[in-house]
Amino acid sequence: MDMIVTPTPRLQGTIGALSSKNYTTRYLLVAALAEGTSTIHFPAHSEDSDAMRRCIQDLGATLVEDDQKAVITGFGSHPSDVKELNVGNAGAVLRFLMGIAALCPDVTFVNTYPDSLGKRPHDDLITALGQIGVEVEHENGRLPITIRGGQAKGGSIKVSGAVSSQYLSSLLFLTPMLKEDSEITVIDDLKSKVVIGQTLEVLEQAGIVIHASEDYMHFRIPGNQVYQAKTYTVQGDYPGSAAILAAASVTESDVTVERLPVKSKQGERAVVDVLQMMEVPLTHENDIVHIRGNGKLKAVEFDGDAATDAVLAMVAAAVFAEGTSRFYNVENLRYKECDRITDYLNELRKAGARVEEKQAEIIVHGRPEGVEGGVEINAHYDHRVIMALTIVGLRSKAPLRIKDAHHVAKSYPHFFDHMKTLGAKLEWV
Ligand SMILES: O=C(O)C1=C[C@@H](OP(=O)(O)O)[C@@H](O)[C@H](O)C1
Ligand SMILES: C=C(OP(=O)(O)O)C(=O)O
Repeated sequence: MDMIVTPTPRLQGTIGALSSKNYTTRYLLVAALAEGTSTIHFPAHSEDSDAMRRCIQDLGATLVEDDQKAVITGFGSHPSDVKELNVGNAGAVLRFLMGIAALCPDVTFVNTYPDSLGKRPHDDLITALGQIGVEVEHENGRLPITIRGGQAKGGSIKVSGAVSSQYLSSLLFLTPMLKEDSEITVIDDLKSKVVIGQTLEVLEQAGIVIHASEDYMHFRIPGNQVYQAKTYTVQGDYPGSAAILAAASVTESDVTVERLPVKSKQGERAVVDVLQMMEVPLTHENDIVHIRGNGKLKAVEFDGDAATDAVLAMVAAAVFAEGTSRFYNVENLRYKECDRITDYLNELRKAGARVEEKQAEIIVHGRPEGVEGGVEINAHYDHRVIMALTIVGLRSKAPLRIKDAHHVAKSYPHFFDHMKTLGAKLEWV
């Protein structure tokens, strides 16, 4: 389905932030790995979190859910002998479960999104798993992937973090359950380093001990550990909310987003600071962000790796800023649902934005006067491209038609409902 975004000069209202995708996938996983029954309050509901729900059940967890909570009885370190898992288009879910599949005799991850997740690389994780005796069959590092585990004992692992932090997270979830102690050294670089903080926070909550160096490049993991059944509460999601906050910043607005903790390990929390640097009038108190936008923004320079999933929304805001903005250290955006540099900038250019790319950088020459719009946007199966182009459509001169905008449901199925609540003129066709 396509979405027509009609220029909307004013947004007003209050919404509750969606629940965090990254915390939900992690809590579902550690609950499944526990022996006993865990409760997760306010888990996210989206295609990605549903993919984790589906797969942990296939692996033997039981899940009972109502409006407010998910109650999960785990399979501990003994997953069912499942033959096939379908993670949909969820990169983190795939990578985390590739690690856990090392406990299964023979499981194949199928390729249901050949033009999105099907193109993303997993070589660095495959290499790392090989070092602890896990046999992996794959198509040039891509899906479909078959993992023949059962033999993994732990030991010394070197993993590259140059493409994604998810490979390291995957090993951090797996290694505590192995018979022997493990040592993980991150080689090359570690992108999205802040996300590792969320992994370690959740592991600690689940009773797992990991000795991490301060720079997260070296880890000692005692083996034979048991995940404990616990009660968790999921906080609001900054990456998804970044799109709402950016939309409020490019319009005349009076918008409040609740449930965004002032203190959070989510790197995308930085969107609040970046919008403040752009001189957007906002306050952030008691976990509530309140924007009284006047449509005026100043250009900004930002190390995007600190807030990887909010960069596209910030770039969309910068499209209307006075001056030239620069988002650097963002090469790994190229390895997400689409190439979030080349593909995204092509769509922005179609809409009339003035943007340039380097291998690891997005440069935006702001157009405070607005952009032309009046074109069809290819969503490239990417929820964050869809949200970002919606922001741009609000301040285009003519409507934008975003093709296949239903893919927004990967992380934020209620995004368009929330935008309509705030007054955005949107129509599904
Ligand atoms: O660990 C996670 O849950 C995630 C890590 C990040 O990926 P990279 O480490 O590949 O940047 C992020 O973009 C993704 O949405 C979720
Ligand atoms: C990149 C993302 O997710 P994943 O890597 O889990 O597919 C995202 O949510 O923007």
